[in-house]
Amino acid sequence: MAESIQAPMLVYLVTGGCGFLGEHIVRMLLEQEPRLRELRVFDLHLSSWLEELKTGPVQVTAIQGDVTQAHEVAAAMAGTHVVIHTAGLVDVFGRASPKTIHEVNVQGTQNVIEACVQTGTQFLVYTSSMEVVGPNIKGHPFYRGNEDTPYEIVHKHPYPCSKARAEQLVLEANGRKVRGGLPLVTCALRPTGIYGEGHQIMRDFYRQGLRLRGRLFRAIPASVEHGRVYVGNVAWMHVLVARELEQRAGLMGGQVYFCYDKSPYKSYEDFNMEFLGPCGLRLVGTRPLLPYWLLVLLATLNALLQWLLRPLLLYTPLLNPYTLAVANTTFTVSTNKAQRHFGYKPLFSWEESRARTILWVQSTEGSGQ
Ligand SMILES: NC(=O)C1=CN([C@@H]2O[C@H](COP(=O)(O)OP(=O)(O)OC[C@H]3O[C@@H](n4cnc5c(N)ncnc54)[C@H](O)[C@@H]3O)[C@@H](O)[C@H]2O)C=CC1
Ligand SMILES: C[C@@H](CO)CCC[C@@H](C)[C@H]1CC[C@H]2[C@@H]3[C@H](O)CC4=CC(=O)CC[C@]4(C)[C@H]3CC[C@]12C
Repeated sequence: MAESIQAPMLVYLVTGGCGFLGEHIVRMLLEQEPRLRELRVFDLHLSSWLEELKTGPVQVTAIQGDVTQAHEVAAAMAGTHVVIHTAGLVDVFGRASPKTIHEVNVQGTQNVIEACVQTGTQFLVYTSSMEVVGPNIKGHPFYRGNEDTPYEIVHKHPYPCSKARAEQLVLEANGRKVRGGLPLVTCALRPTGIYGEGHQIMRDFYRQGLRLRGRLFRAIPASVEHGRVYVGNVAWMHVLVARELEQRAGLMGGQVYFCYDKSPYKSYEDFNMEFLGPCGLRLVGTRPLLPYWLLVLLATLNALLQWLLRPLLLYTPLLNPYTLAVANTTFTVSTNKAQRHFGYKPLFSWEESRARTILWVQSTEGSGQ
């Protein structure tokens, strides 16, 4: 993408552009990509906030579509230079069937790749996940690991299985010839647990705390560390990768990058308290209030109930054997690969990320957001 002093000329497409992360990517592109002529936002469900973006200098085109439908993806992608593929089914609670998760995350990604080839879109940035690596079901800690740290990857759950397969497809597609004969350049970003404005699980914990008269109860030992990353920095890394892929295709093509920033390493619950604390909640207990074996029993009971009730209703509690294992296993990333390869530095400091998230949590109170 040669630097241009003339009219902006690039056409980008963001799949899943109305989701939690997708919205931040869309807004970040409009702020930080001066060469943008048109931004296509492709999502199964279009959001009303898209309307307000249509009055700016960049043409914003909302496309209601389904990544599992190859023809819809190809039609939306015709004439685009870059696709940021963020659409996905994020489900570790049993809300969707394994088949649906596979269709959206794996078949959907295959459709995006084939559409690149068919339409001549040369640059593909894929939102993968740390879950592609772990935590594994054996509970092995991944402590301050980087992209090259050896780790026993063992997947059973449909979500990480689907993200791992989709990431593999994206990386294998690097170098394929697209329409016009140029090689496809692909790259995958692996965020750790994302937080920030729009994070639904954070909002749910907040509401639960309000219901429990300002209290949440510790279930996970404070010593279990989780890597978390602010959504604005994840969006920024996507924008930067998309911008640099052409100039650094040889270095970045076919690569994976953990998505990181300077958010502190803490347990899942202690990290959430960084935001929920200033909103008036308190975490009760310096140690877990229930013994671990009891949590395992409750999680197993939840899984059993989910299975038994499935013909009648969807029972999808937060606690299940998988979420308990993830929450209870240290998984932290320490790397500078993105900085070395394409000059990534977090755009938002920890203080700013924290302040923005607190403001958002406060604004959700009683707002029905
Ligand atoms: N939330 C997190 O902590 C993390 C998320 N990720 C990945 O980031 C991506 C975005 O996740 P979130 O923003 O958290 O989820 P989200 O559920 O808020 O956003 C996903 C978007 O994809 C859209 N979508 C789902 N199925 C679709 C389909 N068949 N066709 C078209 N659009 C479809 C949804 O409507 C939604 O707008 C996902 O690929 C996820 O795997 C990776 C690491 C961590
Ligand atoms: C035991 C409960 C007591 O309070 C806490 C349960 C918390 C869990 C619901 C979350 C703990 C870790 C989260 C996951 C992690 O951040 C990694 C993820 C990456 C993704 O790509 C998708 C989301 C998730 C799997 C995330 C989901 C929620 C947790 C399991």
